[in-house]
Amino acid sequence: MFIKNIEIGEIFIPLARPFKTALRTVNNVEDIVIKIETDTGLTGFGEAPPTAVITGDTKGSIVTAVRDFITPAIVGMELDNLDGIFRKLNSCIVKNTSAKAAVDMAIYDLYAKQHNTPLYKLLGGNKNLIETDITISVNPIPEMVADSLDAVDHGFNILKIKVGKEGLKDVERIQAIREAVGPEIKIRVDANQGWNAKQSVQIITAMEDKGLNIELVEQPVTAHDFKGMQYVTSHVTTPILADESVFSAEDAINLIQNGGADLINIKLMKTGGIYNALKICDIAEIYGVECMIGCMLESKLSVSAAAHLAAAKGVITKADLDGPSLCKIDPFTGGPLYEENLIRMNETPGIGIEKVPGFNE
Ligand SMILES: C[C@H](N)C(=O)N[C@@H](CCC(=O)O)C(=O)O
Ligand SMILES: [Mg+2]
Repeated sequence: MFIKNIEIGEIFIPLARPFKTALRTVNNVEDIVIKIETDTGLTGFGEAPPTAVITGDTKGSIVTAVRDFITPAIVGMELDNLDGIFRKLNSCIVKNTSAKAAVDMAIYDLYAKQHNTPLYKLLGGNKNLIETDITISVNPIPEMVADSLDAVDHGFNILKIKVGKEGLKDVERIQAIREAVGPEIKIRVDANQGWNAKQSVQIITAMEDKGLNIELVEQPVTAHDFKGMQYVTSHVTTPILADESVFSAEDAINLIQNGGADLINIKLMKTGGIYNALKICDIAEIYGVECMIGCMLESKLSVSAAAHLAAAKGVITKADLDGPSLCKIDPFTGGPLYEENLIRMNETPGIGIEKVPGFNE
């Protein structure tokens, strides 16, 4: 069975509410989707969001990378030569990790379908239920408190609070939310690179002194500031999670060996897909570091690919896979079940998504 062609489409899904971080505000999911077909008619699907402020990828660059570089490199290759396909995918163009991720997940989708197995079982089959957090956008404090209470009402036990735009005021934000939701709810804080190293230590220490019981703080400083990550990690007791600082296996090794983080957030859109994400899982396992699986502003297709990886690997102990919960509608058929805070894997072969809008059957 060989790869016959790659079709490119686009999806548009309005968000239930604007998504706001220290880096950007977004109102809709507007992602590139791809369909890979084999000579036997088997199809695999993938999705790539244009998260320009984090990965550098735009809709135009994703389409160009898939159409002009990846397609000529892998069309005609035998699906059984999985390793050869991924080596070609990763060497035919540098960077462009979101385009690579879309193609990588479609190949894994096909491979698992060919073997009539759900992808998570093929990759390791560690668990079939995942608990995700939900993101609370950065807004005025009363709005964030109301959003947090609403999320808890809807069954979420873990909140990921976006901060990083107003320095020390973030302590008030988290204090107000903690007082409103009570002690049982887990609170994660994501600064999206919004603080500097000294400011981070001041803010996180203030949260510790107030007993706000923060589970972890994600990416306090600029992505390339590995020394800053190391400074923060060594000066606070709250665990520090590296997100934008870790795209590749090399980043993970550098950061871990230099004490630049306690935890690593793996996202398929940063690694270029599951093939490279598995390398980070192995590195983390070797060093005894736990991982979170995260997502960009993505819909159910690519988030489900990430869910399969999370379900497969024991080293992935935390999930930020709330993309589908942030969308107003679910335009897909099939896939894992999203039940508020729980993602339940099922027995459908591949990733499980059976119909993707924009492609004819
Ligand atoms: C959507 C997810 N909860 C999230 O916050 N992901 C990113 C930001 C993604 C984006 O801007 O699209 C993160 O920083 O963890
Ligand atoms: Mg983050």
